[in-house]
Amino acid sequence: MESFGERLHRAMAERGPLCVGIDPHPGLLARWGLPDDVEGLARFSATVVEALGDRIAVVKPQSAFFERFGSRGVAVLESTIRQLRAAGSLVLLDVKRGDIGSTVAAYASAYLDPSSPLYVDAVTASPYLGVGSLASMFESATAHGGGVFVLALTSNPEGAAVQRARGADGRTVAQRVIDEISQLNVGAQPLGSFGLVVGATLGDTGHDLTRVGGPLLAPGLGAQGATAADLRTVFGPALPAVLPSYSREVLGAGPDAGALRAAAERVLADCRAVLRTA
Ligand SMILES: O=c1ccn([C@@H]2O[C@H](COP(=O)(O)O)[C@@H](O)[C@H]2O)c(=O)[nH]1
Repeated sequence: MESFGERLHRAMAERGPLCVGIDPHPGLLARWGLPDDVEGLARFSATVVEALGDRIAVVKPQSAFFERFGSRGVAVLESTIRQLRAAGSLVLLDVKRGDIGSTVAAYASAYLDPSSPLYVDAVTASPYLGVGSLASMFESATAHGGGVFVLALTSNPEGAAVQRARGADGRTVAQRVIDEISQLNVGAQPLGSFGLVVGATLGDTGHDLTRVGGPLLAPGLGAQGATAADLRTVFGPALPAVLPSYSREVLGAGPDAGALRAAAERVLADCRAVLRTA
């Protein structure tokens, strides 16, 4: 079976290094002339799938915006995931799950087991109950060709107080997460299946990302203020592994499918210009 890392590497080569988020904020629904209800959610999501599903390497639905409508919102999420997979995008569900190990096993079944209605190619996970508590997700991902992106250095300013705290060995919490995830990718070629989330907003983080061996998801571009050029400073020699991620910057161009495609092509060109110099 092809691993997630192999599939992602191919998708980025064929479609370009870009992840676009589906984040149906109430303000975006209004801007698109849609009601702030399940119908609006479904039409918003279907429009993004139609515009981008057959051309963007990775699409990242943000689970929170579906969950806020309860079970009917989750049904739209399930259908959106199916549509995206049929269109050929890899689906990264941004759900940031984490818990004690026995509960993480249930999250692994929910998102990384092909028999689940919420099965996706990869998920985001939170390591703050210990990276080891996520073991079931790593095992399930390995068994089924999936991926896990673990939060390391998040794009929001509040993250630093926790992520940059130092332990007895002098390493930051984030560097420990980075080192533990790097271990999971040892020997994986051309790219490991275990990624990290590192915000594009952070400037030079002072962290070593060169030995991760897996993808580096970079949110924070566009609406949060970071530019493609900032990726150079944040990632330095680790740039070739970066998967830039935009949500509102692209979605704001909707609801016209052609305008959404043009916005995605524009940010992809910006990112390519930076990544090709790596
Ligand atoms: O550190 C992180 C981790 C995740 N995110 C998520 O990415 C998108 C960003 O949306 P924009 O509209 O491009 O700002 C959103 O779903 C966040 O929950 C992040 O921003 N930072």
